[in-house]
Amino acid sequence: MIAVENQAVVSENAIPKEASDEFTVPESNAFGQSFRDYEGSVRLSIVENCYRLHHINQTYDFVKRTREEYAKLNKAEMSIWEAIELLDDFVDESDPDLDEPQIQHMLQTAEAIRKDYPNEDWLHLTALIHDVGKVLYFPQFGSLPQWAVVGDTFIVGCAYDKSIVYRKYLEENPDYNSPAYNTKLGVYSEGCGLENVLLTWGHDDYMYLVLKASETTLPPAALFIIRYHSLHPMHLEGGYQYLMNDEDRENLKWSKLFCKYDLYSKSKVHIDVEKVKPYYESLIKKYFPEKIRW
Ligand SMILES: O[C@H]1[C@H](O)[C@@H](O)[C@H](O)[C@@H](O)[C@H]1O
Ligand SMILES: [Fe+2]
Ligand SMILES: [Fe+2]
Repeated sequence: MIAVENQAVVSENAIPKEASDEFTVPESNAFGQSFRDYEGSVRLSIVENCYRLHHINQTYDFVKRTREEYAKLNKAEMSIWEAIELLDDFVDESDPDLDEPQIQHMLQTAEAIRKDYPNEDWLHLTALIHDVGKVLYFPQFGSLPQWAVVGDTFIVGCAYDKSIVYRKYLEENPDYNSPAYNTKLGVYSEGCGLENVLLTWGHDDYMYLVLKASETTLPPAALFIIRYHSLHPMHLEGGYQYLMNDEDRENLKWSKLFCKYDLYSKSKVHIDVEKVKPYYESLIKKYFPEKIRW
């Protein structure tokens, strides 16, 4: 067991096998289409435009500067639930599978994982908060454009993974032709650990920074899930192995497990927020101080 003082205890090797009614991936998404079909989605033009801007603008330099700015955590002081409620008003332009407010997506993910892993309450809370970083879009948090908030992530500062969606638009990113950034290892060294790489800037890494400074008692696996949950070249295609260390390989089991619920629980059927709120508020109370810095 990994036991850090005051920290939730997570079984070391074992992903708990308590799932009695294990979530099966539905055949089609909220629009009756295949999941993650970036060529055929009914949302194609919105999604493609979002990724075009994302890929052109997410340079190593942009990521570094923006991350440094947000690491100051001087935008707001509020509770987790207050931030979640803001997302009642946010639809993600990068998502080919859903056009519902993000509060619904977060609750759908949390309820699906809770059903299969009823005793891992830290996993329920991780699912609930995994996309809260999308508050970056709101004025109080700097009004970032959607291309700097949402979308699958990839690692910057080294060669672009071959499985990145809409990869052709990366040819217009200035880093594409930079010899410092376009080799296999780029600015990194073999096995340096994912903690030491820069990802495209967005809701994942922002929430990770917020969590790290928050004095949360969530386990390290929760922080790993949050930071890498959109790194699908790693989850779905086995990419970036050469940058991982042993700890990353351990944690990857958790983020792969999480990924299934995140990607495939999307539905038009809404969850009654008021009904589930008391449960999630009790988890927030257990794992977080009342107000945290954003
Ligand atoms: O469109 C989605 C969305 O922006 C998610 O929040 C992100 O985690 C996914 O990876 C991405 O595919
Ligand atoms: Fe996300
Ligand atoms: Fe999500």
